[in-house]
Amino acid sequence: MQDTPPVILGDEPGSFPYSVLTERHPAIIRQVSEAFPYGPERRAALDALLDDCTKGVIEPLPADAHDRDRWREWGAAAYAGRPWTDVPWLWAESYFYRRLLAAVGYFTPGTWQGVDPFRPAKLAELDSEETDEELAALDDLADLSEPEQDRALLHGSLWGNRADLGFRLSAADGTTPGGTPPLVADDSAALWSLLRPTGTAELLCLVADNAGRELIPDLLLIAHLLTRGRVQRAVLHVKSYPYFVSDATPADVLDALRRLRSAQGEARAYGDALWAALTDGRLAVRAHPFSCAPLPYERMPDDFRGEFAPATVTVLKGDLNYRRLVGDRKWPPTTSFADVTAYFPGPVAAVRTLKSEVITGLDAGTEAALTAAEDQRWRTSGTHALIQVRR
Ligand SMILES: O=P(O)(O)OC[C@@]1(O)O[C@H](CO)[C@@H](O)[C@@H]1O
Repeated sequence: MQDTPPVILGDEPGSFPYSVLTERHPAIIRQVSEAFPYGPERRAALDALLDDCTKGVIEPLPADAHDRDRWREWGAAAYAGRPWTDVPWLWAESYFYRRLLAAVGYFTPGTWQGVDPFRPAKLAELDSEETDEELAALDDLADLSEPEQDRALLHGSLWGNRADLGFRLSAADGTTPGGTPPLVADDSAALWSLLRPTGTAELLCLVADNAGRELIPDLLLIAHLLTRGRVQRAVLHVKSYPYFVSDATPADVLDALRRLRSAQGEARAYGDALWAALTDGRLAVRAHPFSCAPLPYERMPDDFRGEFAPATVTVLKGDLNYRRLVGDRKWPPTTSFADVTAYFPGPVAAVRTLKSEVITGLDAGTEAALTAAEDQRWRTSGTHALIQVRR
C-alpha cells in the first residue's frame, strides 16, 4: 500500500471541514435551543458551548461524566486544551455532539434525560408528504421482477443517503449537472453475488446512517432480503445516542417502523414483515458505544469486530461511515478500496453519496473525467454516489 496520507483537519479557512466547525456547529446549537423549551440552566450551557466552539479550545469532560474514561482513551487526554480546528476533523465533530448532548441534559437525571434534541426535525421528515410518496411507490414495485426490485431497493437505500428520492429505477443511467454518471463506482454485482436468491447468506449487517427518509429504505431493503430468504438473519447497527443531527438511534428505528405499519398497501406489509422479524429474532438492532466513537473503524474494539466477523457482508451506509471505514485521510482517489479496508472483519460494502472530500477506489479515467467536468465539486455536492465492495 502507498504511504498513509495525513488525517483531515479542520484548520484550513475556506475548506468544508473548517466551515462545519466554525459555521455549521454554531448554527446547530441555535437550532437545538429552539427545538424545546429548555430552561435557564440548559440555555446557559448551550451558550457556553457556543462560546467554546467559536472562541475557545476543547474542554475535557467533567470529572463525573459517565464516559470520561472512554473519551480520554479515544483522544480527549491528548486534544483537551487545543483549538477545535487543530485536531482531526472527525474527532472534533464527534466530540461536539457529545458536548451538545451534555449541554441539553441528555445524560443527566431530570426532564431532558434521554430527550433527542433532533427528534422534532426527524419526525417532521418522517411524516412528510415526500415520505408518503415514496411509500406509495412500493405498490408499483411489487409488479417488477426480483432483479428489478433488488436494484430499486438498493438504489432507494443509496440515494436515501441524500434523502431526496427513494426508488430510482434508473439512477445509474442518469446524468449530473457536469454530465458525468451519478455512480462513480458500482460494485453492485459483487454485492448481489454475496446475497444470492439461493438463500445461502447467513447474516447481513447493515450499519445505518440517517434516520427518516434514509432509514426507511434501509429497512425496506432488509425486509426484502429477509422475506425472500436471501439472508437468514440481519443486524441493524444504529447510533447509541443522537449524533450528526440526523443519525439513526434505536428510537428512530421504532418511529420508522410505526410509520411503515401505519401506511397502506405494500408499505404496511413491509412494516409487518419487519415487526415479525424483530419478534422472532431474524432481525436485531444494536447500538454499540463505538458507533459514536470519534475514530476510524480500524480501531474498533474486539467485541465490535466480533459483531461483524460472522457476517456474509457488512453494508456501511453514508458519508460518515465511509470516512470511518477508510480513515478520514487525504487519500489519492485511486487508492485501492480493498487495501484500505483489508482490516475489516469479513466482506464489506460501502453504499454512500459523496458529501465530503474522502474517496478511494476510483479508476484514473473516472477521476479525470469528474475533475475535468466539475473541478473538485463532485466530491462534496451529494450528486454522486458509490457502491464499493471488498469480498
Ligand atoms: O453520513 P452522512 O449523513 O452521509 O453525511 C454526514 C455529513 O453531512 O456530515 C459531515 C459533515 O459534518 C460530512 O462528512 C458529511 O457530509
